[in-house]
Amino acid sequence: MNIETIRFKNNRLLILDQTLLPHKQEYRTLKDLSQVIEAIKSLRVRGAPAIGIVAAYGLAIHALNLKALKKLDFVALKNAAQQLKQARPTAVNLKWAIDRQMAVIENLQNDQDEMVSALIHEAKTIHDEDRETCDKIGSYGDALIADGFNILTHCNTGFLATGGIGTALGIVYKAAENHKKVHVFVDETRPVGQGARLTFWELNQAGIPATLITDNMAGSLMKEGKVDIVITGADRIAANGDTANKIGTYSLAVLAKAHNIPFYIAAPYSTFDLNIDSGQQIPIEQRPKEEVLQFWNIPSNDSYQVYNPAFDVTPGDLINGIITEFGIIKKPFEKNIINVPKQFNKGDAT
Ligand SMILES: CSC[C@@H](O)[C@@H](O)C(=O)COP(=O)(O)O
Repeated sequence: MNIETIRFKNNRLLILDQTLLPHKQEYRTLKDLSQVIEAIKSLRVRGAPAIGIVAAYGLAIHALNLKALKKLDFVALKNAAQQLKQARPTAVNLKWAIDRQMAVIENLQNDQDEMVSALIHEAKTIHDEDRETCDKIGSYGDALIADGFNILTHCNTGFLATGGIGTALGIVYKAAENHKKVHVFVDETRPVGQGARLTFWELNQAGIPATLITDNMAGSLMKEGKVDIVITGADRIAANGDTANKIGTYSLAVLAKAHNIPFYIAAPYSTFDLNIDSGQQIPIEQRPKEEVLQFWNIPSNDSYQVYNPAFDVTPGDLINGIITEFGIIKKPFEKNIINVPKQFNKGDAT
């Protein structure tokens, strides 16, 4: 199976519109900066690595458009970069990808052709690297999966959320590829149902046994001994291992701890934010109240109060390990995260 979430061909950027899934598979062309920002904000494209990749291509599309108008220069791109970074505040991959883009054009003296080709090249590199990163995360994570395991996951971390097979879901795909019989409990993931609409769809497409549950069923499944491991993705990981991910992840980690079930995070190193010491400094996106109301067809009203944070923060204490493209980071996270690439390149840290 290979679901193409992001496509860049002949200078055209297309995304699979995830707001329409699983009912319709429709690609949408993103023609300019405002369409790219709208697609990220409205969750047409979502998942930390995927929004980084689309933002990187988005800056390249903006440069192409400015060049056609003979208005391309570094300052104009810096403004666009700022707008892209603000599209969603929590996933640090967005900032990381845009910073990479700005770094490659910094010394190009406003040469328009060179700027455009450098931005296109770097966006493609970020996209290709993510494909490889997902494969590596999948392989390292596969070591944690025994034949016959029941895996519980939250949100969507597969093809739709990345440039490759995914992170937490990538591990499931690798285990299945390695002939392990796995079964996945898929949390619905309210309010917009990335689990029900996206993960359940992906797993069914791939022919991997999956059972959809509502978010409040996880505890009872764990109590009945039906969950062997919980693996989720991440949107930002602080230097101490505190991890922001889709709202509901923290509850799963607490439940897993109470039932003595291993709880793992799977994420690329681009999701780590080493500039922050703890999860308290992670900005949490607040989403519109209509997302919660619409599920019940309740018309929105100015006086209605709705709490709708898109993410929560799971303390590092509750996490058994973080599966990255360099290997599985173990505790103490404060000591191990900062040294990851160095440590793992020497091959002495898993
Ligand atoms: C590999 S994707 C990791 C995370 O981005 C994912 O778990 C998640 O929380 C996505 O939230 P979303 O609001 O759908 O962008």
